[in-house]
Amino acid sequence: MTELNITDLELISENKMFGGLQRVYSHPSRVCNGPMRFAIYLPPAALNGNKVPVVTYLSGLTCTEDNVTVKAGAQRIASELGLIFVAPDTSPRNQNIPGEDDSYDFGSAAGFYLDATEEPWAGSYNMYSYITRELQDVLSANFSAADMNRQGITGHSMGGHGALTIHLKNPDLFKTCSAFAPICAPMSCPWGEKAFSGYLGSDKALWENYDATELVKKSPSSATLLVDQGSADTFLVEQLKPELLKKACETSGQKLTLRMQEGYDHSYFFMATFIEDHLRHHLNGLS
Ligand SMILES: N[C@@H](CCC(=O)N[C@@H](CS)C(=O)NCC(=O)O)C(=O)O
Repeated sequence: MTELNITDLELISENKMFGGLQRVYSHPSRVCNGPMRFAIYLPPAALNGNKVPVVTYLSGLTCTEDNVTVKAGAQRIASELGLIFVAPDTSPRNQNIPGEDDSYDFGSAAGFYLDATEEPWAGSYNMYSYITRELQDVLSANFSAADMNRQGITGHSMGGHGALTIHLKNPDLFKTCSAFAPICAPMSCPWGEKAFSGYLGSDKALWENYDATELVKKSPSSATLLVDQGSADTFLVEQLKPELLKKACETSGQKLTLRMQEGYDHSYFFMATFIEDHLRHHLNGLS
């Protein structure tokens, strides 16, 4: 039997864009039990022999690596600033788990950036380990231009929750953090309650380990978190709850720039509007 090599990449697509290259790859994943895809934009600086910072963008419910790649317009800014922009898929796929494709907010495309402890999810729904370990190995083995000591993390909605929690638990790996309309307190909203009880079971101590508001209270980072939230986002009140994150940051001394953006909704028109600010925030923190 041939050994599974997680760093073996298959190129799915390549397109020149703003002088750089937009690529999509697939590779075998051990922690997600099957092939995983990610998109990566290599700016001109990365193609000219320089080492450049890396920003990873975690997408939200229903997304693949494709949504942000085609809708947010990140590449124009990443090209100008000299940033590698990585966009992984949002969950394992095709695990043959009963019900995995039945709802938009659990299972496929809803991995919630945690390591599941409950069966039948535990063998594959390990997006936390995927982002913090396997994808790291894949990037450092294949992209010599990626400066793995200068990495930031951002994301949207479920991916904003992923970015905040992964940064707070790994501040030396992902030194900068921002989020668009993040699920700020998943223990206290329907999306989070459904995902955490399904993937983690009933032990709320385990849940706290993946809740940005709880993590900020216990272990604030020295970075300034940049969070943008649209005031016309239909998920704001029931699911996102930035006021809980804000209060926890005030209590613990976590630096937070929370910007309520008047009239913006939950869609990629919102990310496209503010992605430049976020990428500049990361570059500033990583320079
Ligand atoms: N389908 C869900 C909402 C899903 C949703 O808004 N997904 C966001 C992330 S949480 C997204 O980015 N969708 C993909 C897109 O807009 O390209 C609903 O209608 O309630």
